[in-house]
Amino acid sequence: MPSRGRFITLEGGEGVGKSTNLALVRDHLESLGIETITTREPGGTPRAEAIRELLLAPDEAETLADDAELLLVFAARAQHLARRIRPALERGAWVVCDRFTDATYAYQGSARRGDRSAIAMLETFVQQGLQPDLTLLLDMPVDAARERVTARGQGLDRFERERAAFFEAVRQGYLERAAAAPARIAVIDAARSLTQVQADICHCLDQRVAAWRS
Ligand SMILES: Nc1ncnc2c1ncn2[C@@H]1O[C@H](COP(=O)(O)OP(=O)(O)O)[C@@H](O)[C@H]1O
Ligand SMILES: Cc1cn([C@H]2C[C@H](O)[C@@H](COP(=O)(O)OP(=O)(O)O)O2)c(=O)[nH]c1=O
Repeated sequence: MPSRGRFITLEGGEGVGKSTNLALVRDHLESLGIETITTREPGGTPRAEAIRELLLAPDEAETLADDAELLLVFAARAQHLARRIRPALERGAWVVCDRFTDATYAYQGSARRGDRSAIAMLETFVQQGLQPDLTLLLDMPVDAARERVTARGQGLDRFERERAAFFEAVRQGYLERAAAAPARIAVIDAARSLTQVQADICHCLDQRVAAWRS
């Protein structure tokens, strides 16, 4: 029976560099001899990706109710945990996920002003105690991250169409999560060059891997 794999998440607002650094984290872990898979939320399995489409489609004829948004996020997560994340962890692989439940607290909690006790209840029900072992929170000022999203040049999804105050609330929500869980959440200054950001991420990973192996 292999020992359970580790669960690492990448968090932060739009444009901070999560997708860019996901492959780096995987490659770095693989270079240490660790079998690693990458995935993302909302999504990560075909059915969970279908729920992602519902969440990201811009509001046109019908706006998405906040409670429905929260439940869809957790429905996608339940499927992702059952069919992809838990099976990988159980066979001993490490899982690196672009966003997880800290995003729900930041977006549906802080930015949408949702009921935190409802989020906590769903978290307990869906995760059954499973939490990330390490979260890399990529943090940078909202305006600069927004410029990166614009430069990326894709169409804007339902969240990316929100106003600056929404993204500011997301950022503060994440920083509050980090302050409350400093042992799990490492805050990385994502405003710097990619080389500097990646050096920090690798350093952080090396420290954690050494601690987990000792
Ligand atoms: N440290 C960095 N400095 C400058 N540009 C960056 C940096 N990190 C990522 N980018 C660029 O910013 C854009 C957004 O990055 P991305 O990884 O898609 O962010 P996210 O997944 O967090 O939304 C991409 O075009 C990416 O190439
Ligand atoms: C995981 C998760 C994502 N989201 C939102 C945040 C993102 O705007 C959106 C899609 O995530 P993502 O594709 O990671 O956005 P980006 O690459 O632009 O940073 O889903 C939530 O609102 N709650 C959640 O729990």
